[in-house]
Amino acid sequence: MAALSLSGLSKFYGETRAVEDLSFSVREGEVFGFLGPNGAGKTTTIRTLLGFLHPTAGDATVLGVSIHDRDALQEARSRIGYLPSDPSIDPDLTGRRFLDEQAALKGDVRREELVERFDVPVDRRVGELSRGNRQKLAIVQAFVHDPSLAVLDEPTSGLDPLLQETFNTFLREERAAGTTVFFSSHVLSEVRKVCDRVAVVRDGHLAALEDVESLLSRGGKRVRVHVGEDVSASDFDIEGVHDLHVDDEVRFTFTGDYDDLVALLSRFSIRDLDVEEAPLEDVFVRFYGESESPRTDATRRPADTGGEGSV
Ligand SMILES: Nc1ncnc2c1ncn2[C@@H]1O[C@H](COP(=O)(O)OP(=O)(O)OP(=O)(O)O)[C@@H](O)[C@H]1O
Repeated sequence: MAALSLSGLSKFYGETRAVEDLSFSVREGEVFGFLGPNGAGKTTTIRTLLGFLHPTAGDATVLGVSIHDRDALQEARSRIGYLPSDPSIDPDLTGRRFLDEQAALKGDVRREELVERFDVPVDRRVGELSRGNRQKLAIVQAFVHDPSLAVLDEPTSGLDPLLQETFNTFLREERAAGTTVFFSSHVLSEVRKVCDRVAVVRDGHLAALEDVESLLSRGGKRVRVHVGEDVSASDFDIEGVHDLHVDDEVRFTFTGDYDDLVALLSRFSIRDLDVEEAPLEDVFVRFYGESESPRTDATRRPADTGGEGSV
């Protein structure tokens, strides 16, 4: 049985299309990335899957339960951990009190272990916590009842790089323990570290569904190099060089063979060099063309939410 399965799922807010005709499945036990730029429709999809929004068309199953079956979905939520993109926790509660409330709703078999693991200052009021500490508390609540499916909406926002690494290690362990993780992000470099497969959503449509390695190999690297010699564009005319700019420094995206790149660079005296993953937007533009005209959040308004209770 798939942990999640979407079939022609669409959600419109009035005239505004958030997502349209999404179909894909997440296998049990995989860490699945749901990747897309801001406004692509990730949060809407997640909230529709969890029953907080009513789909405009299509169906989906979550742990085998149709999202149209409200009672069964409600029951299934006890096996789901949900981390919202913007967790709103009563600022007057201490972390401990908040977790007590969560425990009453869904249990807390993993509370001690997780509080210690993420080093959450549970005796302080939530309103006094830094963004990172609030996010750690929200992560703990998502896993506290040992769910079989974790649905995480931009889980690493607010975490510093060290904590992101802690979180990534934690996710890998969850996968080894058999938990299914559905993980939204707009950062390819983040998703690549933990996910097996990714669905790429763009302008509300599924643009790609592939394993991470294949997406990355097509994405390429962004190279910025400063050399001692005078150079021109023709010096960098090798296979795999795209979007070349030559001025004080040389910048390009590279999708070719790394040995060729190293051989090319070895001809110059390198003063400075940066090689980083191509940003997601570049990958999109190269493989899927320009985006439709961007929709602004000016169109965002409170709509038919079914109330975002704890899961
Ligand atoms: N309540 C709403 N009413 C009207 N339009 C909305 C509402 N919520 C979202 N939208 C619109 O639906 C589209 C998808 O938004 P959504 O928040 O699902 O995207 P996202 O991929 O999660 O974005 P982000 O990464 O910025 O959170 C956007 O155009 C957004 O403006």
